[in-house]
Amino acid sequence: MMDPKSLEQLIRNIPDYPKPGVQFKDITPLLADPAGLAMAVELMASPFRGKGIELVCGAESRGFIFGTAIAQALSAGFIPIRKPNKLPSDTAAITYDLEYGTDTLEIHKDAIKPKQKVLMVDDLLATGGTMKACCDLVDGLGGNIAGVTVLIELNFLNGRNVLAPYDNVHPVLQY
Ligand SMILES: O=P(O)(O)OC[C@H]1O[C@H](OP(=O)(O)OP(=O)(O)O)[C@H](O)[C@@H]1O
Ligand SMILES: Nc1ncnc2[nH]cnc12
Repeated sequence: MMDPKSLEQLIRNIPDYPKPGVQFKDITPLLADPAGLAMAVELMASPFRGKGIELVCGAESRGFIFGTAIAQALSAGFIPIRKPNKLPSDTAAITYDLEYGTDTLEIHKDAIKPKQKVLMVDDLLATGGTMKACCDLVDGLGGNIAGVTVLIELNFLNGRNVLAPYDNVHPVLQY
């Protein structure tokens, strides 16, 4: 079994992408590494094994990669949260603030039944804006958010403060 520390070596730092001052955490080397990918999925899923998770929910695009794998690992279903006008049936939408401007995410209204136990997944927690919007969508449908699991948390951006009251947050790696 791989040491969680060695996962860090599979994450490539790209300075000044997509704009000056940003240290972009590129997960593509990790995704390409069979042992690294398996370890990442296992470390993200394991805190929630045996906790009765019924659904895993992740946002387009990188949330889909880990979300479906974690859903399988937990014998749960997967619910996609998508960029606007991609989901074909009735949707609930949320618009949230970005550094400059706003963004919108959508979920199928019938994707979650009230009280269903949901695990929220993404690759990375930065400002927390994306994850907060996803949690609010699931909450709005009556889902019971059991926790949030991410591969990477950028601590200095204080995304957890934005996420409160969804405070059961499990990062594998922190920067
Ligand atoms: O905490 P935040 O400041 O909201 O940032 C984190 C989000 O940013 C990235 O997605 P991005 O919007 O780049 O889309 P992608 O998954 O399609 O690459 C990442 O996958 C998270 O979803
Ligand atoms: N620094 C960063 N690296 C990778 N993905 C991100 N999404 C938001 N901030 C990011």
